[in-house]
Amino acid sequence: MNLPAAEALAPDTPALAWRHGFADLGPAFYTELRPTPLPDPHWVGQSAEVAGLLGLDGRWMASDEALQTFTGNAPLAGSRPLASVYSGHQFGVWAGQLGDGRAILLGETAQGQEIQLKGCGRTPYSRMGDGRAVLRSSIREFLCSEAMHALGIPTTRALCVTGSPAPVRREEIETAAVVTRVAPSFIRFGHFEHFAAREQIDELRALADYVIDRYYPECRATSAFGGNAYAALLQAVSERTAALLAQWQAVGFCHGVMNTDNMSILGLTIDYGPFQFLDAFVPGHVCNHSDTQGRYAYNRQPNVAYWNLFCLGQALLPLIGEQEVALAALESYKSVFPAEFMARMRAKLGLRTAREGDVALIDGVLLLLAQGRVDHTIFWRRLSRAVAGGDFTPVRDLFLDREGWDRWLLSYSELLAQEGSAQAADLMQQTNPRFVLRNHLGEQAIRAAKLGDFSELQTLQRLLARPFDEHPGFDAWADFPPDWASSIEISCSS
Ligand SMILES: Nc1ncnc2c1ncn2[C@@H]1O[C@H](COP(=O)(O)OP(=O)(O)OP(=O)(O)O)[C@@H](O)[C@H]1O
Ligand SMILES: [Mg+2]
Repeated sequence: MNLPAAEALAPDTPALAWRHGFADLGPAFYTELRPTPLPDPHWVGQSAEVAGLLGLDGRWMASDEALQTFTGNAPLAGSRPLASVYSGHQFGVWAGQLGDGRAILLGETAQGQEIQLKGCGRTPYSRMGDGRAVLRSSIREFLCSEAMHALGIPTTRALCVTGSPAPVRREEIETAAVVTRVAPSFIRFGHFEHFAAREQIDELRALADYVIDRYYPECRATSAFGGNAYAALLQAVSERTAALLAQWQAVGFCHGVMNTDNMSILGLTIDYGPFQFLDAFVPGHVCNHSDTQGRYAYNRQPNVAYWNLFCLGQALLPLIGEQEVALAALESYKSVFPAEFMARMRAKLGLRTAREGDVALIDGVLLLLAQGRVDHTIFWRRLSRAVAGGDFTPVRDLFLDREGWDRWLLSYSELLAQEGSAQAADLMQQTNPRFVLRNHLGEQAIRAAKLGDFSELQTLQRLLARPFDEHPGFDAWADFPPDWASSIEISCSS
């Protein structure tokens, strides 16, 4: 039998069609450079869905060429790698110039998706850093990006993670990894702050015009703010950010490092570092071990986002002109965030109709959860099941203040009767996830992956891709965190 030549079996190198919108802004915005290779790469994880989004063939994604490409060891044909410059406020303090210190943008596909490698070596913006990311943090970023997408929360996506035995020094010696991220744009508030701080007004305007024309074209046509497109941009970003924060708060997501350089101009969740999904509902919870002041505590996130938008407003001021106009553009955050938050919380309760007593009802249940340090995800899921089946005992069991719970349930039951429990339960099952990426679940996948076993990572990936499904047989992944979970320390070290 004649076997085909090996070349005939080799999958084709993808002929991605590129456009280079960001690169076309010109060299003031970035430095062109190549990723620094890593030795002996291996696959850690891949998202078939993101590969499909990019039009990358599954066979090619299994090839050594793809492995080398997404480790930064081989160029992707037609790409134009670059690291962008930005600045920002970190922990409330102006940090000056930052930039992609370990991320390199390969370019933008014709469908409008930028592809970026994170952890692929030093750039002119690395400062004291080594340009690398460790396996641990890369797995967390990969899993969480895709988990957030499946939850319906705007986010950067992740195509894959590759690992290498190359040592990387953090608190201890770890190994290197590269995450391939995908998003329509990786532009941050900090990009605008950079050019504003340097009084490079032409570049500031070019950047704002680019963002408006590409991502917010409706801002050109607006009659609001006397037709001021830059004010309209600020308002649109404020509203998207408000909607994003409402989703974070409703699902119990703590970002951990809400610096202005980690705020996406598209209102996406970006930079999965010391993030955490709440276990117990502790409003003041601080997930980042390095955040000693608690600046980015869970319950402070909505205010921090507004503070960050204020920084963006200040950066856009030379384009907007009048300070009052910039302040007016920021105003809608104050109404959009509560409205979006209420809408999300109503959906968590299965209520489709807004009513006057909603705020008291929602505040009431959140207070009970906080007083009892009740597990956030389990509470909402048990409540969904109770509404579907009529037995509220498993929910009641979560509380110490049973009388308080009974009182609250009484007023909630009246609304349920009005809306119809079956209909409410349907909405709740699609709103309250059974599976979120809790710290200890990520940790288990990381520990196994460090030993070369990626099965736990794949299991998690599968569960988190459909977080609202029951997944019979996987109860342990939806259970309370084990005692050791509280000893996991997640810091900025990544
Ligand atoms: N190991 C590193 N080497 C070089 N630069 C780094 C390193 N870690 C962080 N930086 C840079 O420090 C700044 C702040 O880091 P931060 O942790 O917010 O971002 P990040 O996790 O590297 O990346 P991103 O925001 O792109 O997800 C950024 O400019 C980042 O590129
Ligand atoms: Mg960052």
